[in-house]
Amino acid sequence: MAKVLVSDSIDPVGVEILSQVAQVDVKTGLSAEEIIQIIPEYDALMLRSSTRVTKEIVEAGSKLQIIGRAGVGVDNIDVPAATRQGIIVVNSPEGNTIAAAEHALAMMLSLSRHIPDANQSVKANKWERNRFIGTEVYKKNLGVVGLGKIGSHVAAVARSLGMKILAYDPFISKERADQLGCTLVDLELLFAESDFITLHVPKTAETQHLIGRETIAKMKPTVRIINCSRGGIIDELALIEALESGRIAGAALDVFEQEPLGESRLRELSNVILTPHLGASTTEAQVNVAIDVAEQIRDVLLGLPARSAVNIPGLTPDVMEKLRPYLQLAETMGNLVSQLAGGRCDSLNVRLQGELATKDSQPLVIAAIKGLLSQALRERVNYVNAAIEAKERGIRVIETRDASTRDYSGSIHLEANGSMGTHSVTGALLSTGEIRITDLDEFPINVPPSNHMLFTLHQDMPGIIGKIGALLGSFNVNIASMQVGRKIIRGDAVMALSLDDPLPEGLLSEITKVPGIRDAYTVKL
Ligand SMILES: NC(=O)c1ccc[n+]([C@@H]2O[C@H](COP(=O)([O-])OP(=O)(O)OC[C@H]3O[C@@H](n4cnc5c(N)ncnc54)[C@H](O)[C@@H]3O)[C@@H](O)[C@H]2O)c1
Ligand SMILES: O=C(O)CC[C@@H](O)C(=O)O
Repeated sequence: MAKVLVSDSIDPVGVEILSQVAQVDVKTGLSAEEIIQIIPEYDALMLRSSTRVTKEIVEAGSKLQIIGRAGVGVDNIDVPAATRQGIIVVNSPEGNTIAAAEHALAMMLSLSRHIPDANQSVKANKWERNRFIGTEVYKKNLGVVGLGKIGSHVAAVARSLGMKILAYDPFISKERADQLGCTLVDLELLFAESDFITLHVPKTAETQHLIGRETIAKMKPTVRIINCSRGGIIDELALIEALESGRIAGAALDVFEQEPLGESRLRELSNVILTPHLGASTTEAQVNVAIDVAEQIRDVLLGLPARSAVNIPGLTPDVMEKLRPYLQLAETMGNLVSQLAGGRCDSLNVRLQGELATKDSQPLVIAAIKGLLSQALRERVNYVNAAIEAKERGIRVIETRDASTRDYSGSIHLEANGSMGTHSVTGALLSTGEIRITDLDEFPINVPPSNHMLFTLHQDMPGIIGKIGALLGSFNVNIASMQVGRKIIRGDAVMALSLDDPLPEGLLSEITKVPGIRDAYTVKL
């Protein structure tokens, strides 16, 4: 039975789902060293934001197939290391959107009305009505940095509070911003005009210290900043200085450069509200993300695709549904052409034809590469690492698309150059979904792939088929089907044979000695 390690606390519903297919060990609070010790025995790892999945942990996870992040941000996982190891990384892109957006809004309102301090004051038996004069958010400018899932929900609710939304997001169109009732502006204007600024961007090289000394200098002295996205997007030292000097009015932070927050002057400031990374901490969100991620882990352990993999290019559920029958075709053709070309390929041309000549069909290129590398890497190559492995092996992959159709509505043509020269194959699907090899080295054929295959390039002349049949018979090899393809009578031709048995040693060289045979190849599919 598969084994799953759950290294942060997740909703029990997630454990229930995983238990349908695996032994589940919930072990929270482990150090990196402790995880490295035990991870080799696990097929899957599920976590939230407390576990840091380092390169060392990934590399120690020799059986790991999938790492599931019960939440959005995967910045606590070394995704490139996982990709290299062929480990799928999945997340829950939407499970905690509402929770995080509501937390940001709660932070904004708490800041504007001094709720945390007022609460403490009353609990300390005081009645300080004059000390806690607030500001209204009505008719104020809210600067939303990052108009994705969370940012858009914050914007929608804030609009209903009567706020004007200034949004900055270089990847969002003006039409989308208009739809959301937001004014798309540049960062300079957002910083200069906003009364509240809320951050909803991922942590990237571009967003690291997006708010720092220089940018704070451009803001209103009355501005209040809210960060419920990621620590490090605000330069904490610069923020502390601005809050201490009164350069800005306040800040509310749910995320920090170091988590848990260590020694910090932030704790001493009265114009700051701090929460311990609670954005996703609602009952509803925790159920959502646990179900979302546990289901994906369960599916992958059952050999099914994951719906929110962050490191498998283009394999969204819709695309997957459409391409599913062709993925096996592309992989089989890749495997076939690599064996014909003799392995050690330095180039692979992938031509997607007919209805496959669309942008969405990119996963078929990955499937073809996976097939091409499968002889060399066996189960080590998968949809996650195929492209990287090809690049590292110096295989040049060229994709072309040709929308014209011939006999089949969609077909895949591959040409590879390897130690045995350049060879090409074309494959298509029958309406029943069965695979057909329809072309070999530009010769038309029509054969199903089978476990043991023999291909010859020979001169089209009387008796040659009989000689090959007799030779195979003398070695007790049974022929399941046979086809010859040629372009002109008595010119060059190819023969494709499906065999019930593998070719015994020495037989291939006997075949190549038959007069008229120019070349012969055995293939195992
Ligand atoms: N505090 C929490 O507990 C909590 C919970 C959930 C999500 N988060 C974090 O909130 C953030 C937003 O999550 P989401 O689900 O809305 O993500 P999302 O991907 O839907 O939206 C992010 C948006 O940021 C934009 N963006 C990227 N780079 C940008 C840049 N340099 N400048 C401006 N915009 C940029 C993107 O175009 C996108 O629209 C993430 O960092 C996520 O990890 C935190
Ligand atoms: O697991 C959590 O509580 C935090 C999740 C949040 O930061 C996320 O990125 O989804």
